[in-house]
Amino acid sequence: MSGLTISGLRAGHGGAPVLDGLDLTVQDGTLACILGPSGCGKSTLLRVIAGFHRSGTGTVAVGSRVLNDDRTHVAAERRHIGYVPQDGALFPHLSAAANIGFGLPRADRRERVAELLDLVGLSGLGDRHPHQLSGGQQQRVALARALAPRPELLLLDEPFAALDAALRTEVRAQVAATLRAAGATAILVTHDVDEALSFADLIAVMRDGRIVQADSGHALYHRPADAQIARTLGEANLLPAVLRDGRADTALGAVPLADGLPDELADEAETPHGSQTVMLRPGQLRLAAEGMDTTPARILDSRFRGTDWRVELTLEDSAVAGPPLIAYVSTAPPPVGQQVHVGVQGSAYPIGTSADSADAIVRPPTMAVGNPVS
Ligand SMILES: Nc1ncnc2c1ncn2[C@@H]1O[C@H](COP(=O)(O)OP(=O)(O)OP(=O)(O)O)[C@@H](O)[C@H]1O
Repeated sequence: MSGLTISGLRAGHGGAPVLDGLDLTVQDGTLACILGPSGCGKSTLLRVIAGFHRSGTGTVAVGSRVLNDDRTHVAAERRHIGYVPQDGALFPHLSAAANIGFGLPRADRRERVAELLDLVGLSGLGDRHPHQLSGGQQQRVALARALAPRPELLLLDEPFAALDAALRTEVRAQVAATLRAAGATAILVTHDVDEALSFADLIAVMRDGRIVQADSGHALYHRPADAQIARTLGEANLLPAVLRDGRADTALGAVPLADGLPDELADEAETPHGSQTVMLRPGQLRLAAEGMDTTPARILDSRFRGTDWRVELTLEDSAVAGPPLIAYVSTAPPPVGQQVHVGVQGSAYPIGTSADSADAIVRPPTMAVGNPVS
């Protein structure tokens, strides 16, 4: 398999632009995921890569082979790219083995089909027709069929969407394991964050026809480039802060800044700088005994979620306005309405100016922004 390089890609439907100067690099052997809301252009991107849809401008290359640029458009059937659509699209009148072997050279067909049935965990079921297989088994046949001609790159367009929740988790894990065993370079399209986090080494977040951040799930979760990406990956407390001397002064007190900030933010950490927004994930807030590093708050709501409680809090300081803070805590919180003290664990990550995140907790201008609350 080979890596994928896309630069400056523009494409649309009729006159309407969908991809707007999109850049993306996926290294050889990487399981990548395109994560974005419905209608943002994920399928259009896959279809351009596969060669089913013509791009306006830009370059698509797999390894050193250019598939699209100003002068080139390699036909879909000559791209050596596998494509697994949402519904699997198996031939209903052919057995699983015949589906997998379809189009393979006769000489090594039998051997290759047996190898792939084994790879996707369906040895012994090759004679069954699609209607005799479960939804998850059908998806694995579709995956085997796409892998059979040894494509350089595999594209998966929401292939688990039709499966129920439990089966989706199981099939997704099996497919990821299969792709890793095959050393595949693959791109999965989804709007499901859990799916992206559990499947991919690289998650590319798509918005307005571009990739706005591409990184590991861990990096995206803890170091999102902006407030929207922060919320895409999960709930986030976004607080105005003054950054100085390696800390963020917030309504919850002084919180150490995360290591490895981008240069522009690292510089600001050395000098007082207003109007920044920092992110604290709900798991970083704890309900503590009153103390030096805690802030009084009141419980607005709490829900047991199986492994933890999700607690909504409002700060007791009436000069601090904004949406509730959210904490995930592992022990039963006090009842709604009771005063508690909130402490912060770990570090704060700056994600831009307050203007980027309108619903952050806002300190009215009369308050001294930046004084640690303790
Ligand atoms: N054949 C088409 N003709 C015209 N417009 C189209 C066509 N296919 C898609 N579009 C439009 O292009 C935009 C991007 O669609 P696309 O299917 O790529 O999005 P998506 O992110 O894959 O969505 P979803 O997650 O719902 O599948 C949408 O506004 C859609 O309405």
